[in-house]
Order: sequence, then structure tokens, then C-alpha cells
Amino acid sequence: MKLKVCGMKYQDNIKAVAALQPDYLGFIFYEKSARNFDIDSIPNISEAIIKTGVFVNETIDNIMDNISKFKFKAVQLHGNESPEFCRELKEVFKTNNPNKTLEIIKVFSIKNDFNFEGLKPYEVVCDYFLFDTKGPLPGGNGYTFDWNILKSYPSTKPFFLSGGIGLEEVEKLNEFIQSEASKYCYAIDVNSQFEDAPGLKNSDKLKAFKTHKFLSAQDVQKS
Ligand SMILES: O=C(O)c1ccccc1N[C@@H]1O[C@H](COP(=O)(O)O)[C@@H](O)[C@H]1O
Repeated sequence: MKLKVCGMKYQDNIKAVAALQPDYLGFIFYEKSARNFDIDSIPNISEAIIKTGVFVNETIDNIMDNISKFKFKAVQLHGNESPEFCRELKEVFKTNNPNKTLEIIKVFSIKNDFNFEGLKPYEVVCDYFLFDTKGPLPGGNGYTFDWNILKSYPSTKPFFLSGGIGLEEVEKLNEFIQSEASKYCYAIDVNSQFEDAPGLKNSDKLKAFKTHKFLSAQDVQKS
């Protein structure tokens, strides 16, 4: 199971968290967020960590500018981006970077129920889905949704599990990962529950979380 740490903001903190070797590090570009990444540069971190730009209903031009500026290898689309938008973003990226690939992670927010039919048009235009909790904010609401809803997940597209995950969820996560609902769960995404202040992650808490490897039945078979 991969780990994505999202909502990074401070240079020294980015280096400290990168030293823990998460698989993905996320940077949020949303002015209304306390985690908005309004800094000019990201310090040098391991190439193995997939730097991810998080956008909410942003224009393709702005997303592309930030991809070039910060060398993002993935984007997380956290608004109402259409399948056509995802397709166009992939095409524009390919045209400008013929030898590179861009991972597109499309976010869907879940409250009490979810209509999985809505995923279908996105299947061919994005690489991963991310399931977050629906709340008053586009993201970073800080609480979990009922993961049992994912028992009805009809797709084989790998997904990120997100929304309010913290150290308190370790036991629940272990149960989830052993269940059928997690069959296509590719990564766990954490954010506000590992912070001392918005955008400032607590390395000790992350280290403690990382010691739980969250191996699924499939992972165990593979190893
Ligand atoms: O965290 C934010 O402020 C934010 C703002 C706009 C879009 C996304 C945002 N965060 C993303 O929300 C999920 C879940 O966060 P949490 O665990 O509930 O705090 C995560 O992917 C963040 O990237």
C-alpha cells in the first residue's frame, strides 16, 4: 500500500517529511485553503517521491504552469473537473512533454451514499480515483466517510483512500485492508490529521503511521 502525504507548505518540514520516504507528497493550490502553497520553490527531495499538485477547478494553463515550475509528476483534481477536462489536460501535457507521463488522480467526495455510475466516463481519462469525505470544504475536512460504501466499488481502477485519516484510524484501516472493499485500494492519503498547524506536518506521527505497513491480502501474496 502506498502513502501520500498531502498539504505540504514549509521548506524544512517538506525535507523532514520527504526523509520518511512517502510515495507521494502533495502541494495544494487553492487560495482559500490555509495549506495553499504560495511558496516559490520546493526543496530538492528524492526523485522516487511523486510530487503532486492539488487543484480545485483550476485552468489547464495554470495547472501546466505549476507542473513546469515545480516538476509535478501527478495532479490531483479536487473540484468538478469533467472527463473532457482530464482528457484535455493529458493531451496538453503529452504535447508539451512527449517523453514524460503525468498521473491524473480524480477526486470524488462521499457522504452517506455514492453513485458509482458517475465514475464511468473518467475511467479512460485518469489514472487513479481518490475517495474523500464530502464536507463544507472542497478538501481537508478532517473526518472520515463510511468506507463500507466502497464494498460496492464496481471498477478495477486503483484508488486512493482519503478523508480525515489519522493515527486513530489504524485499527479500522487494518480491518478495511483485509476486506473485499479494499481490493483496488492503491494508496492511503493523509493530511490534516498529521498536522501541528495547517500545512505543518508532524513527522513523529507520520513515522508512527508508517510503521503500520497496511499490507493487503494481495500484497502478502505478492511478497
Ligand atoms: O486540505 C485542504 O485545505 C484542501 C483544500 C482544497 C482541496 C483539497 C484539500 N485537501 C485534500 O483533502 C483530502 C483530505 O484531507 P483530510 O485528511 O480530510 O484533511 C486530502 O487529499 C488533501 O489533499
